[in-house]
Amino acid sequence: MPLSQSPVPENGMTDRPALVLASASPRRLALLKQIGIVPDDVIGTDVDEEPRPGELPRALVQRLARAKADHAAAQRQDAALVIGADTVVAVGRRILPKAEDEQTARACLRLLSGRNHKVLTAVALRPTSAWPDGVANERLVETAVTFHRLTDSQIDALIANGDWQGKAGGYAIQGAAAAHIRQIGGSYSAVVGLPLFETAQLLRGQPRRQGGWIA
Ligand SMILES: Cc1cn([C@H]2C[C@H](O)[C@@H](COP(=O)(O)OP(=O)(O)OP(=O)(O)O)O2)c(=O)[nH]c1=O
Repeated sequence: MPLSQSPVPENGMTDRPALVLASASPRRLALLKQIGIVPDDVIGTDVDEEPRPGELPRALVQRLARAKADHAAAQRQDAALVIGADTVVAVGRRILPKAEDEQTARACLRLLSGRNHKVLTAVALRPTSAWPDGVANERLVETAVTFHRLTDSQIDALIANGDWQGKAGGYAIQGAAAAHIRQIGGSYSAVVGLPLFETAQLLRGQPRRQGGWIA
């Protein structure tokens, strides 16, 4: 057997729990792939993302990341580790919506123009009940983003290209909006939807079987 190959038990299964991404976001899947992680399964969740009355951005994003992970974990009977994440854009205590129409996206861009804002991304790991050794853990990553002042025609162009669709705060840093972002302080991957360093740290903190998910 080559040295690099892990021994496979007689039943042909490795004893590494399944890794499940609780997200319908193609970006989170692509981000995991960027660091060499391909989940065994992807489960989209239908969690109500509406903030509760008076709920602050940090509390909301953590609650939603946990809810997505818990929701997917409840659907698995096998030993698995579930990753849930959520991203929220906030100006002070104000939580911006996830843009689902042009009007909302335009209002977000007007508000963000010439200002600093925060992008909060929470990632929550939840083992299923069939994997009692797994560790439930989570991280919250805060990134400061500064837009320069946007002209009306710049806003029009950002609306026309459609990058805003389904994005927190109505923009995508990985899209044309990057031409208007003066500075970020924090984690670029967290703004796109999953903080890769912190996610890798959480995976490294799991009990290691068959070498774990990441070096
Ligand atoms: C600010 C910003 C957000 N986003 C994305 C990240 C998230 O996918 C999305 C915010 O919505 P989320 O509710 O966090 O995620 P989602 O609806 O895309 O997927 P799921 O709930 O199934 O996991 O906005 C970008 O892609 N680029 C950006 O610059």
